Amino acid sequence: MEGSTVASQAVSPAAVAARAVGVCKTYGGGETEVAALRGVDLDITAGKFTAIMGPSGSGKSTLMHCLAGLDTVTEGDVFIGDTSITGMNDKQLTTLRRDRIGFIFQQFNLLPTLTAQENIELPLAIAGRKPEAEWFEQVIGKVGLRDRLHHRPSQMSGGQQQRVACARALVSKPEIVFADEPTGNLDSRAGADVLDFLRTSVDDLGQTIVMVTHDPVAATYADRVVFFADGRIVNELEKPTAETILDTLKEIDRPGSPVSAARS
Ligand SMILES: Nc1ncnc2c1ncn2[C@@H]1O[C@H](COP(=O)(O)OP(=O)(O)OP(=O)(O)O)[C@@H](O)[C@H]1O
Repeated sequence: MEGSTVASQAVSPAAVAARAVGVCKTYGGGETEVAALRGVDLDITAGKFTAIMGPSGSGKSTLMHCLAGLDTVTEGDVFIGDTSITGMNDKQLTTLRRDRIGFIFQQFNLLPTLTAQENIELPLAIAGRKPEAEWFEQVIGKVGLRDRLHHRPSQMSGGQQQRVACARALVSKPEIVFADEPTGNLDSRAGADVLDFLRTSVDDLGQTIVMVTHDPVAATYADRVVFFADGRIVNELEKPTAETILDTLKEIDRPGSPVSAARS
């Protein structure tokens, strides 16, 4: 019954690592109220690299913070895997973030007095755990840091520091990694090294990455780009190229386009 196996594989839905269902997020109240997200439905496929793009203030970081349990939603539901995190209290969210999610920020956020290896192991050490030796070796090998493990951040370039931060995010084998402008502070070459590593972590290590970026070149490393404008998803691309990304961004900015009409 080989044929039916193939057929059932073809129709089985891909696993969802994170999901937003009808998510609205409002900051403030009264005259200062800001609707940062206005009804966002999004599935993040497991084992894929998803980029989130859009103009400044369109809600990219707010969505990422809501998906990652760093902020709460005003309306709707957020899931990590099959777990609804919407009603979780602070303690539950802290445990969820520690055990199931990896974070990479624009600022590398390394502790200056610790070596690269100590920085990488710190989140696990705080949780009273040790890295799995084989996984640690794989991550260190892929990120190209083997000869830097005993250096402190001040002895490393910005690109190397960000790669330490990437290894720190991955060392706990998280279900999903959220990266907020991970190449925003790097020159293009160091940025490419970080993006190569993120791509490799998906292709070779089976990780799931969600990355917010303003950089169309960075977004070409993703399998899929989701575009935001004014708190809504207005477009998306599979297998993006720099050209299709730039065209889509231009369309979002074009006055009178269907997309910009949807924004008003
Ligand atoms: N803590 C907050 N309090 C009040 N308003 C906020 C807060 N965080 C975000 N906002 C507002 O929500 C909207 C969406 O912001 P968000 O940071 O998600 O956008 P973004 O697309 O990530 O922008 P950028 O690309 O500039 O980082 C903006 O109007 C912003 O001013």
